[in-house]
Amino acid sequence: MSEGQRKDLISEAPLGAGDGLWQACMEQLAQEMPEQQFNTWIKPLVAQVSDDFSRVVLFVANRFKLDWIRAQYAGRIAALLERVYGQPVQLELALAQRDAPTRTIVAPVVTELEPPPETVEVGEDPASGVFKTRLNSALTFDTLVEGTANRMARAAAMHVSGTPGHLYNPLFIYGGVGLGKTHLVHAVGNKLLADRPQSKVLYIHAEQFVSDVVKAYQRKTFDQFKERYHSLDLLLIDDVQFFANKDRTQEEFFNAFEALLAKKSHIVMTSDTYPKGLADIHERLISRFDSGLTVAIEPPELEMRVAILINKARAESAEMPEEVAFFVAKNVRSNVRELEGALRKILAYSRFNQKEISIQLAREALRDLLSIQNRQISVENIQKTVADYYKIKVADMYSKKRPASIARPRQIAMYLAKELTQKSLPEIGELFGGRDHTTVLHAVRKISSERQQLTDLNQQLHVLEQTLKG
Ligand SMILES: Nc1ncnc2c1ncn2[C@@H]1O[C@H](COP(=O)(O)OP(=O)(O)OP(=O)(O)O)[C@@H](O)[C@H]1O
Repeated sequence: MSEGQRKDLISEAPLGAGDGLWQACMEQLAQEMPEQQFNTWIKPLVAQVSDDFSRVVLFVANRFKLDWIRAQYAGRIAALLERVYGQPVQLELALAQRDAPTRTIVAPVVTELEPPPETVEVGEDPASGVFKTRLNSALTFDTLVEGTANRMARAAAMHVSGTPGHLYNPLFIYGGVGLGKTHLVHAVGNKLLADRPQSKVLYIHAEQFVSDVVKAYQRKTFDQFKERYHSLDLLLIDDVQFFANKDRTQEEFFNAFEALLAKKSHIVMTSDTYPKGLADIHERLISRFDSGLTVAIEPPELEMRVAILINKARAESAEMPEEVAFFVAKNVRSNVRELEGALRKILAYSRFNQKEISIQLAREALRDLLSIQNRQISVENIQKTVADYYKIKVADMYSKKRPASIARPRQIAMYLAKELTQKSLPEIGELFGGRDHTTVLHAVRKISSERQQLTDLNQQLHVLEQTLKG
């Protein structure tokens, strides 16, 4: 935020202006964090900002969440508040109780990352004995806009949710990032549960499955593990490309797969590529993945992007005029997640400045994004800038050398190439000395996840991004 905007915030909107400060932070965090993390941890926070903006209290639903947010996000939020406001801001976390909230002063310490308890237990909730589905009830067929890009996948998913265990088993959905695969599998689970509440449905990310296998192995609890997974009516498993090179996991998944199919339970899987394109996964699994129905989700076409924007704005109780939606949809083409990011920026900008949504406002709100497109940052430019910054040779960007002092800047350059250009993963791989797209994908995921945890890296990436954007 510019100095001018900060002053506007303070002078023009004394009542509730603190909302603007928090809103601006949220918007920034939404851009920087994986969406699921943002939705789980940041979005539900309620902020109370003191009149002079020197203190911000964030109210958190329970003690567990409070501890987790303090450990993982508080330092980052405090730094961001300070950056947005331009002066130090004291951040406090408090339990959201109606009477006398328990307040704790936040020490901005980032501790070693361990999975929050919420994502550790699978299946049964030990406290209540209730079966946990891990479904996000907001991700339904109703909220999933249909278009040419997802018509077939959506129809197949609908069919499965209506009559599971019959046709299209397993259903294998693949496509690029942010195209709605996760949304679609949750929709299948939610619909089945709405129709047949007794069904045992589980949504799980492949990485979580891996960690469940590891835990069962360490604790010698394979019987329980099997009992849980093999008793499901519907298993929804996201991003199975993460099984690559995990032999033990692949074996256990194979067993679960066979057991579930034998009892006519349904399996729906997602991946970033079609089964035969999966690297380092056993052939017998790949052939099984492909034995039901395999469908792709493509990037959304213009009309679909427009519809998504209008729908999502409405869900946020905002009206986005069609001409504005067209303007945004024409400029943000890659995937739905980016479309959502653009929408969030526009809504925040409109609320923050108390202005109606118009093309002019969208242009201002998306200034950075549009200027990136106009300036057409090239992969070559990224490679040169990153090589200069880390003091390595540009040629090392294409070389096969592997020492960390070279491999890491190369991964950072790949990440920036994905973030700042419209190039596809294979195209980027080609420009980095003919590397495979999975190598690029690995680099992008690695850097993007480490960026959430390592302040230094985040800082370096900011500098590089600013340099490249000019
Ligand atoms: N057709 C659609 N209609 C409405 N919202 C959509 C649609 N497609 C995707 N979205 C939304 O876009 C966001 C990204 O989608 P989702 O997380 O399902 O993508 P994904 O394909 O699983 O991506 P990744 O591989 O990165 O996990 C979600 O908020 C989702 O609700």
